[in-house]
Amino acid sequence: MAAGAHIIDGKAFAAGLRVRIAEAVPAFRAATGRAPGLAVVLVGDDPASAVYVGSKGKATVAAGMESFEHRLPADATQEEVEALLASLNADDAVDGILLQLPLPGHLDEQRAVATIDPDKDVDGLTPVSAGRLALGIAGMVPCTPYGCLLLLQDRLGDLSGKDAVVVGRSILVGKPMAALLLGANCTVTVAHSRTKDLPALVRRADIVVAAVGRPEMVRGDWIKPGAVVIDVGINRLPPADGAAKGRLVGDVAYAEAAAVADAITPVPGGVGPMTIACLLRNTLVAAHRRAGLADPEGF
Ligand SMILES: Nc1nc2c(c(=O)[nH]1)N[C@@H](CN(C=O)c1ccc(C(=O)N[C@@H](CCC(=O)O)C(=O)O)cc1)CN2
Repeated sequence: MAAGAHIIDGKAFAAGLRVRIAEAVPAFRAATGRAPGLAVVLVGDDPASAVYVGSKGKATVAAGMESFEHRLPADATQEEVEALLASLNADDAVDGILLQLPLPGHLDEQRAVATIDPDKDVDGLTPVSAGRLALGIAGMVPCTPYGCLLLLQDRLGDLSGKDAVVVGRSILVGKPMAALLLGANCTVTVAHSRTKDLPALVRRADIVVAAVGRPEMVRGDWIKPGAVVIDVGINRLPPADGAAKGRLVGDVAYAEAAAVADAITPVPGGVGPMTIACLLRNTLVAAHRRAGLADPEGF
């Protein structure tokens, strides 16, 4: 790796954000007599999802907020999932609702997510939240892309006029990331599996956000010298040499890209930890809005 490339420490940034969120909770408690509440719903027994849900619960409690965890079996029906979400919509102690994804294959994710009250949609995934983001109206912003934006602004300051390429067009990351970068006055291109000459396109970018879910797909010679590279991918490689687990890698060939980039997020320890910190941030914001208070400052 070239000396020069700055490694963006998402873990440290997220830890700092979580401290500031925890410091803001007592003022909310004093104003309302209660703590902000986050409900997380897990359907089925996907091991990675169970770990993420456990981490979210612990982080919520550590921030001084109320955590409500709901688990439904893998064979839960669409109606059961939607009935649980509707009951959380009606629960005044709940400011934020997150439905952990992916859902088991027989369930319709988009229909289930659309059941969530947009004012409690701390994952920013309902059609109303997506519409507000597209229109530039205050609302809830999906956690991972918001975390990427914070890391980019921390590194680059004003993003105005930067050429940004987002590789991937998922509802969870690619599409909202593009909307956020556009909102920050970048010139944004969204690339996907049908994009022609992807390496040439990425080579033009000042900012590259890789969110395709394909291990090390973005190569070092695709990166413009001095670009900032945000790697959203979290891919586990097959175990090597009798190891129990394979290595985690991103969607970017890290060592190659770090040799030319101005700055790059590592995997792990880059974007991943920002997801949970931004979920807490969104819960704090949702709680303030639901209580009729001004948005907390500095988030
Ligand atoms: N409803 C949602 N579902 C999912 C989301 C989401 O934002 N909303 N995102 C992902 C999973 N996710 C949170 O849910 C998540 C993924 C990764 C991390 C993280 O901190 N990763 C670490 C590495 C962890 C490891 O060692 O395996 C890192 O990158 O450093 C946090 C949260 C899908 N589902």
